[in-house]
This record gives sequence, C-alpha cells and structure tokens, in this order.
Amino acid sequence: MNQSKEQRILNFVLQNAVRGDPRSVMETIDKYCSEKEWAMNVGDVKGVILDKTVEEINPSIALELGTYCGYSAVRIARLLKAGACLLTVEFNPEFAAIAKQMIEFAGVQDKVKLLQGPSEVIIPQLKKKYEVDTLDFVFLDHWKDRYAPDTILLQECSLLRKGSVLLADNIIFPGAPEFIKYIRNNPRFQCSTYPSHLEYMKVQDAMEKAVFLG
Ligand SMILES: O=c1[nH]cnc2c(O)c(F)c(-c3ccc(F)cc3)c(-c3ccc(F)cc3)c12
Ligand SMILES: [Mg+2]
Repeated sequence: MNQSKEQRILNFVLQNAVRGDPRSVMETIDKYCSEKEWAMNVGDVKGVILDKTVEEINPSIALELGTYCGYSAVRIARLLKAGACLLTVEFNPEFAAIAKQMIEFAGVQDKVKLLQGPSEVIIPQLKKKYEVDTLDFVFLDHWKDRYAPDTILLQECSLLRKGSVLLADNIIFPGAPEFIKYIRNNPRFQCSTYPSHLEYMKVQDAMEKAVFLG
C-alpha cells in the first residue's frame, strides 16, 4: 500500500529535523512542501502573521480548528507560555495520527491536546469534557464552509469572552465568503485583514483577524 503525502512529510521530518526542536520541524516541513510536494500547511509566510498574533495575545488557552499534519500546532505551541495550552481539532483520523507524531517529535506534546472529530461535535464538548472556560485565541484553518457556523457555535457555547481573538486562514484563496460576510457585518466583532500569499505559492491569499467585543 503506497504511502500518503502526509506520511511522506512526517517521514522527511523524522529523518531530517532535530527531535525536540519546533523551529527545525517547521523549517523541514516548509522545505519539503516548497521543494517536493505542496501541502496545505499555513506555511512560512502566513506563519509569521500567525506568530505575531499569538505573541500579541499570549494566550493561556488557544483552539485550532484544522490540525492537518500539525505544522501550525507546533508553530503556535512553541510560543505558548508555561502552563498555557493549545487544543487542536482534526476531523480526518489519518491526518490526526500524523499530527500526533509530528507534535511529539517537536517536543510540544505537553502544551498540545489533539482532539480527533468533527468541529461541530467537539466545540460543544469543550466546557464540560475538556474543562475550558473561555478561549483567548482561535485559529480557523479547517474547512472554509465551517468557518461561519463554527464561529456561531463558539458564541452559542459561551466560549468567547470580550477580547477573544479569531484568526482565519485562506479568506482569499480558496476563500471563505460566507464567513467574511458574517463576521465583517457583525457589530460584535472588530475585523482586520492581513494580505499575504498562499503557502509555498506566488498566489494572493489573506488572513482575517476578528476580535470579539462581548
Ligand atoms: O481545506 C483547507 N483547509 C485549511 N487550509 C487550506 C489551505 O491553507 C489551502 F491552501 C487549501 C488549498 C488552496 C488551494 C488549492 F489549490 C488547494 C488547497 C485548502 C483546501 C481548499 C480546498 C480543498 F478542496 C482542499 C484544501 C485548505
Ligand atoms: Mg489553510
């Protein structure tokens, strides 16, 4: 049975990156995906926008929707202070299995809780099952059609507080028009757009930051 692209990415990291070194894992994934096989990691260009947002918020509790191979989970977790935690949700079990190994190899497993399942099932469980009060930061990088409904679900589950920050990937390419329409016309969110480029490509993309006003 031939390997998946995601397994090839993990193998390249296991053979070429430095165990316990998150930056080395990120650089090795970026090298593989820019030189050998494109993959939908947030990447090194949009990754700087993600870094700056995480550093600005310095979250105690962060949620990522869309783990994929774990690139952005490693990217976020490396910036978290002692005692802070990232919950990351992945629908696809094969991707989740790859990400688990990626997160452990990078040495950030103590800061990351990987939850496998659909976001619409996991989000309503966060308070009772995962002991979340409210979220300081949410990175939306899963399926574009879920951005708006999951943002509504986060509010319905009282998981956002005044000042909670959402950051959404791919709002230009492939685009999330329903989410943009919802969030930019919503008086409860203060929005700003960060133009950038699609991972590993000379194609326009952007990230949207939305601060919940309570
Ligand atoms: O689905 C995603 N989730 C999160 N991030 C993504 C991302 O950062 C991407 F760059 C893409 C992308 C964009 C352009 C392209 F040509 C291929 C894939 C996708 C995506 C979009 C449509 C699909 F059918 C499959 C994947 C995603
Ligand atoms: Mg993305």
